[in-house]
Amino acid sequence: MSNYLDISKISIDFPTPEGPFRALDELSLRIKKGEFVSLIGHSGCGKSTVLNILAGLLQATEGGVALDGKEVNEPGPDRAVVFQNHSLLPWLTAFENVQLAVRQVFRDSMSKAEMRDWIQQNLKLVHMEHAMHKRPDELSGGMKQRVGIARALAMRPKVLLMDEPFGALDALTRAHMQDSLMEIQRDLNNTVVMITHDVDEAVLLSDRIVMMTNGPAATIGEVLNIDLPRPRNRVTLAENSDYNHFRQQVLSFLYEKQRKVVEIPREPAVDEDEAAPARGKVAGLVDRLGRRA
Ligand SMILES: Nc1ncnc2c1ncn2[C@@H]1O[C@H](COP(=O)(O)OP(=O)(O)OP(=O)(O)O)[C@@H](O)[C@H]1O
Repeated sequence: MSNYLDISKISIDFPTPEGPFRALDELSLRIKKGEFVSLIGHSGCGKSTVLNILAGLLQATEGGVALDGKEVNEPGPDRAVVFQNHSLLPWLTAFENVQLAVRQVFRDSMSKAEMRDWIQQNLKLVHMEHAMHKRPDELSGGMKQRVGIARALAMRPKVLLMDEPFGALDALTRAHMQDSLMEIQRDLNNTVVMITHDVDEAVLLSDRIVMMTNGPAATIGEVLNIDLPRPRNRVTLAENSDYNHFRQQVLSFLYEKQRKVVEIPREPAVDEDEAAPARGKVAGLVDRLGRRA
């Protein structure tokens, strides 16, 4: 496997009224074709910024990105993005939503009949062929997200970029979607970069977990190779000592090495002594949640 997606020393400064804000600092990562990489890190560390640079929606201030030897400067169909909130057009059916993307990419290379077959094939891949003529408001959250994934896959992108794709789903639907994604990944061998806040999800799905330091000037803290055999089964993995070791390493990075102190906004009118217990309580809660995760 050769390097496919090359992220080379990217830094980004956002303009703010107080001057430039350096969100990312010299972040480098090489991803191989067919690799599944998760980005994990505390809220606000810069995960979406990295993904937006890969998508070509944002430009790095310094450094750059190359995909299959070609510099990434703007959005393109070789990089499909799946967001948390399945951005389907509400007035179009599931079929028509996928069709829109397919037309954009294959207008000149597929006949109408080929396009129809291709759309159906991709909806079938995410187990949505039975509901392909329904509109988004007739679909559940998980079904909408399946259509979003079918739409992205149907573009046959070189890289699938996923920004917390299952973050808005209930735990059971989320587990089904993770299993579907592993199945698709096994069949298609996509190159995937996925943002997640879920440690179990990251370990279950990834070949590598990239753990980011807290911002500002965030970068990569550690990279964990998840060399668990595939296909992976969540039930048997729960008892697997390697799985638990990987999980532990991510938790330790997030809640010990990069432990985030959550500040409580100060109310100037409140007496210092009155505010102190409340601040202590929330800080303790955040700490406990962190240790329990
Ligand atoms: N357009 C912008 N202008 C100024 N600052 C920005 C802009 N976009 C992002 N930032 C800042 O850059 C940092 C990284 O933001 P980003 O959204 O990438 O974080 P994240 O890790 O994806 O967060 P979350 O997990 O909460 O989605 C944050 O401090 C954010 O406030």
